Amino acid sequence: VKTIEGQLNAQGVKIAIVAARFNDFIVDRLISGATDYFVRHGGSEDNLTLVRLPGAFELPIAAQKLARSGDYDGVVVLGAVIRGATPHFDYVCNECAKGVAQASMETGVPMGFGLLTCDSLDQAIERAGSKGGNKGVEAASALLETIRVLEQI
Ligand SMILES: O=c1[nH]c(NC[C@H](O)[C@H](O)[C@H](O)CO)c([N+](=O)[O-])c(=O)[nH]1
Repeated sequence: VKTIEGQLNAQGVKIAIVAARFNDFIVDRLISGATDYFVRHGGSEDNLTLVRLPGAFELPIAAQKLARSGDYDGVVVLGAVIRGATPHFDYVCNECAKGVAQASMETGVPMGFGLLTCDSLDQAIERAGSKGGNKGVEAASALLETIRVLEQI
């Protein structure tokens, strides 16, 4: 059986991070997590581009344009949507998820989906670097592994 798996080695990998400013108190922790993960797995800060957008709804269009540029091996998408704070929670989350998936498929560029969709600020805090882990780290790790798998196919 031939098995294709990705090594978590970021050397030479060029990624962009698109991150929402909305709930920046949370998103900032996701950015730190993703950046720290990338660098500690051999990535260079020179190969890391950070793009800030107003909110989750704007993330897909930026991810698409970065992917289309051909300058990046992958894109990490970071944001935090908190249900209690917004009446249109489902639309923002669904459109962001659909948009990122579409941008990734259309361009063939892998994207790590690090959008927190929480019912409360407490839940978001738990998943932004406390007892629930860090969604930014998870998204960066998933992206790196996928980049390494795709290059072998
Ligand atoms: O990233 C977020 N954007 C949110 N809304 C803004 C949206 O993403 C767009 O920026 C806005 O609709 C303008 O296009 C949020 N809420 O509405 O609560 C949220 O929790 N998180």
